[in-house]
Amino acid sequence: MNISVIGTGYVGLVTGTCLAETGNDVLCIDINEDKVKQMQNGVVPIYEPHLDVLFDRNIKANRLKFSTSLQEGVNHGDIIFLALPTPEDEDGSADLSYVLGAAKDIGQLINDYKVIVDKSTVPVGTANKVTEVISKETNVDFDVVSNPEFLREGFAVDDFLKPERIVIGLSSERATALMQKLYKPFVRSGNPIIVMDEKSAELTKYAANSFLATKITFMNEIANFCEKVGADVDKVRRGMGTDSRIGKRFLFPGIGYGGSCFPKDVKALHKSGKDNDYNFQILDSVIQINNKQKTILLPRIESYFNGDLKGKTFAIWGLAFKPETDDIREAPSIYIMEHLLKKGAKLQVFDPEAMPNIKKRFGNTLQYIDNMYAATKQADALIICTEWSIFRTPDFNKLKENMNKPIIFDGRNLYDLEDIKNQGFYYSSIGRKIIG
Ligand SMILES: NC(=O)C1=CN([C@@H]2O[C@H](COP(=O)(O)OP(=O)(O)OC[C@H]3O[C@@H](n4cnc5c(N)ncnc54)[C@H](O)[C@@H]3O)[C@@H](O)[C@H]2O)C=CC1
Ligand SMILES: O=C(O)[C@H]1O[C@H](OP(=O)(O)OP(=O)(O)OC[C@H]2O[C@@H](n3ccc(=O)[nH]c3=O)[C@H](O)[C@@H]2O)[C@H](O)[C@@H](O)[C@@H]1O
Repeated sequence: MNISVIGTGYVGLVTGTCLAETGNDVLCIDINEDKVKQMQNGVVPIYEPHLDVLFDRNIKANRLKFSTSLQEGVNHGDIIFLALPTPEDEDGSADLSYVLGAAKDIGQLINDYKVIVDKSTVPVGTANKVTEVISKETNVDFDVVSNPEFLREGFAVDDFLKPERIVIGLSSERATALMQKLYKPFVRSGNPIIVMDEKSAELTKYAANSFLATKITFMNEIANFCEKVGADVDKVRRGMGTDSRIGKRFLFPGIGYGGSCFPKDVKALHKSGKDNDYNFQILDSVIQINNKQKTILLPRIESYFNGDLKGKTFAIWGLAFKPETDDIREAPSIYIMEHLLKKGAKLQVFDPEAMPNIKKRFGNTLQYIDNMYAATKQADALIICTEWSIFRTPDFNKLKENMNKPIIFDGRNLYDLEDIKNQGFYYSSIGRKIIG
């Protein structure tokens, strides 16, 4: 099939590449000329594991192409995916200007039947809005489909190729047949394509993300309570997670959820509630607790250094909002670093992939070090913000040699308490007793 994807970010580029991988002829459109040039030159503009292999293969097979021209995109695709940003607006709602703007432009450009697919995360009722906007511009027949995406950054290719489910919201038989045909290769394992109405599909996405954010937040509260009563959250987590009704995943406490989606999606669902005369009390709490959790290490660090951080040197390991991505949107590291800089601290930072993005935001206020050990030289403490695998089994002797004092504030509970005690570190983590 001929497919167009409008917007080539984490979702659009993965969608386009994976759809090319199953034999479709895909044209990806982006407004960003530099990005399109990069892709036309065979360069993947984001860090996403395993994407490069598929990207190369499908470009070489002539199944994956790039352009800045929306007209070309509209001419090319029988199905046109909108994988555009839906960032948080000032009032917490999802900003639909990208999606509705593209819909209007598409309405002016179509001249035969198209299926327009909302892949972006959009509030209930958006498929109707997209339909209205396009209808104002054209008399040509078209259908709008809501097809939310559930991929995770860092695992995006695998999640797209082997989805646990595909959700499709639509009301047209013609579009249903096309969407079923497109996704058939991805559900060979027996995982379902769940077909429903547009509004239910739109809400499914927000419900899933908000539920996961709530699950994490609940564990963060349990962790905070563990510290008050001397329990160990790792043990509690294992004890709870083995109940299959609860499940082992997404129970890891830490310095809050970040990323381009959970924070904005929880707020957008909360705002949708308000707009529809419904008060999502649980989401109100989740938002507030998570805001606090992002900076939960700061009072501990300040108190350890008697409130005086001026001139202190901190090594920061992990800047991305989670491992295996270069994405720093709403990363807890940002909040921690901004505060420490304000207090006059010097920061030596390291991340395997996210340093260029952090540099765009922080400029020369940070010392960017391209080696995790070098970042700890003469540091008064090490602060861990992201659980990259390479941080899990460091050479503790090297750390002790490098650092002024062996002190670790760990926002991701990477180390075993007994091990770290034997190594002679002062160690403060989340929901466990302080060592040292
Ligand atoms: N990042 C993720 O893991 C996931 C994101 N989503 C949702 O998917 C949507 C897209 O998210 P991301 O891919 O992360 O966004 P992104 O910010 O990484 O990429 C968006 C792309 O759209 C391009 N763009 C903006 N305006 C355009 C226009 N008028 N025409 C053509 N291109 C345009 C930008 O240049 C950029 O390349 C959002 O609604 C997000 O909530 C859903 C599931 C997972
Ligand atoms: O809509 C989206 O954009 C995507 O949002 C999340 O994916 P992602 O943001 O890539 O990353 P996650 O692995 O879900 O992690 C999100 C945040 O929660 C935190 N987290 C996750 C799990 C956990 O147990 N504890 C925890 O603190 C992570 O550190 C990270 O900051 C969802 O998992 C995807 O299904 C969804 O498609």
